Amino acid sequence: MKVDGVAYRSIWREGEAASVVVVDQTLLPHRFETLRLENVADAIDAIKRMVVRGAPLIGVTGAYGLAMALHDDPSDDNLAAAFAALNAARPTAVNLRWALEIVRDAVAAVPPGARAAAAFATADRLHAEDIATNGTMAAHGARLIREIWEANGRSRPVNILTHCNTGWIACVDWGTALGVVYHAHDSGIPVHVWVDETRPRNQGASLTTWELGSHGVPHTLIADNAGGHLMQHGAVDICLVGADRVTAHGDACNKIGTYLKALAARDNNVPFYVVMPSSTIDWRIGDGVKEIEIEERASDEVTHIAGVAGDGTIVKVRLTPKGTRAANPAFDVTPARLLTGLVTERGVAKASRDGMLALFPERA
Ligand SMILES: CSC[C@@H](O)[C@@H](O)C(=O)COP(=O)(O)O
Repeated sequence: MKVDGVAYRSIWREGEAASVVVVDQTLLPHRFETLRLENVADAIDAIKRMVVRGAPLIGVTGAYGLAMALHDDPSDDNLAAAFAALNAARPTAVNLRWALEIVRDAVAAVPPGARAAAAFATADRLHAEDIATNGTMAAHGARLIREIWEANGRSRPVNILTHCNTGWIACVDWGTALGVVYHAHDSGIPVHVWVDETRPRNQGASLTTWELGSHGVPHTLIADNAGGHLMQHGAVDICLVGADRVTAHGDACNKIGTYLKALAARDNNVPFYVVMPSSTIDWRIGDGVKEIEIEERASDEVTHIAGVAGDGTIVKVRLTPKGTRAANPAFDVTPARLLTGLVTERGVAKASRDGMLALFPERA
């Protein structure tokens, strides 16, 4: 996607370099800067500090991180150590493990001297596939938006509510739920997006507004607690969110607060879709509430808030009395029964084991 007229991806490799460049998301929307990740330690740090974030992007960054580790030391021991360290950087998005396993499997039988090249080639493939997958998924999801527009006699924009940031900077390009929005908007369907601020880190307020504004998509920022009220008053036609892990039964783990939106949507008969590539499906588990590890992040993400001061510097200020204890579970699980469907690169599935297997029969 474009930033000030220049086409960017959230992560890229320059030629055959043994490093990658990423957009530093900790500075957005106040400053657009890129950062070079030179080795596996840089990749781990970028994932942990959320310089890069969003399930698909974490996966691709992990893949390049493993390639950089093998560039420095291609031994079996280092492969295992780097895999474990990268995999532990953030525990909830399964795309990380998915991508690491693909790179590990691709190099396992390769002699040490050729491992780095094989790993980078595999990471490059995952990078390219992410872009293609998101484009296909967006087209499937945009059909849902078109149906609503047609059902309303094309009389008004389709109002979409979204949570967190699921756009091109959360993936390599396009995005998941926001990819659907871009596709609908670019194909001439009038849309308006209600953007949840997404406390505590405010990915909606900082990142989604920045993305939508840059692309010219009409949107309005709302406090996280406003969604239920808007749904009660008919101001939301559809909810579109992403996911960090979807179980084989269709439970969806996503940014904290997603579950409450799904409850409100159900109470108000608003369709609620999760948009995610198949790399986000964890086929090994069924019950998301019981089985998905929810990342607990630092409490100062809740007690403090970051913003830009009058002089342009990015500052972090405390909201609470000194010493206030805060809990910070970063994700929650929305049970499959609350989801209208799952939008994937193979089409729209019912959020159930049978529904998912109908699209992915090879998993039966
Ligand atoms: C890319 S869309 C799916 C999710 O990764 C997204 O909704 C989300 O929860 C991101 O969380 P984050 O903690 O910002 O990495």
